[in-house]
Amino acid sequence: MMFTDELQREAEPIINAIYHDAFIQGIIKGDISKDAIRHYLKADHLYLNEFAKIYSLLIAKLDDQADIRFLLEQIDFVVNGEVTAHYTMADYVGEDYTSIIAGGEWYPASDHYIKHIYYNAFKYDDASFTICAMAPCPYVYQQLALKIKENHDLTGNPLKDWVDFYAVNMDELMGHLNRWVNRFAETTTEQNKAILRRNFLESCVHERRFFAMSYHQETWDV
Ligand SMILES: Cc1ncc(CO)c(N)n1
Repeated sequence: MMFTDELQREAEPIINAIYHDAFIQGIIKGDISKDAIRHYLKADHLYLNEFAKIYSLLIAKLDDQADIRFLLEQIDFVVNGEVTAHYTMADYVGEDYTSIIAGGEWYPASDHYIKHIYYNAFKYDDASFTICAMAPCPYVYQQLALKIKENHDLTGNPLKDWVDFYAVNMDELMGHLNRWVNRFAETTTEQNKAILRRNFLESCVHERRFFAMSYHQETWDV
């Protein structure tokens, strides 16, 4: 079993929990509160901006041209592609996307998640540590989307396109990230592998908290 297969198996209970939490259940029912979606979009717009910037930090750690090209494509996807999923949610809210995201902040859970990834990018020379903290971003969404589609016919659901976006767009990205991490895991120490594992699982928990934060519209009490 490859190292990333182990990580993904260990992440399964967390993903199941996210699936049963109120945010995803609200997506499935198609009746999630517009305030929850607004808060999610405000937070996620900023989160994805940071995600793109962190990819750019990783480019500086790489020599292989194919790896660099891959990260450049990912930056383009995060900045220009993923906004499509956000537009589906803005349509659901019934307001202009730019007005919805205005005034957003790094709310508590997204703040913690973003800083978890930055910490790894600055602390470790090898990009794999950061990649392990970032991989749950596409992985958790892909798994949730596939699970939703397996269990539910979303015909007529106003958020169907959001689910479909993540059900189809993540395969190539996950393949690349997995190969990358497995290559590093094969040659590194058990101690480093423990950090990689922890980074991946903590980010899965961050994904859960990000949805809960949006659902409850958590902000900083300052
Ligand atoms: C917080 C978060 N995690 C994952 C994704 C999927 O890319 C996203 N858009 N936002």
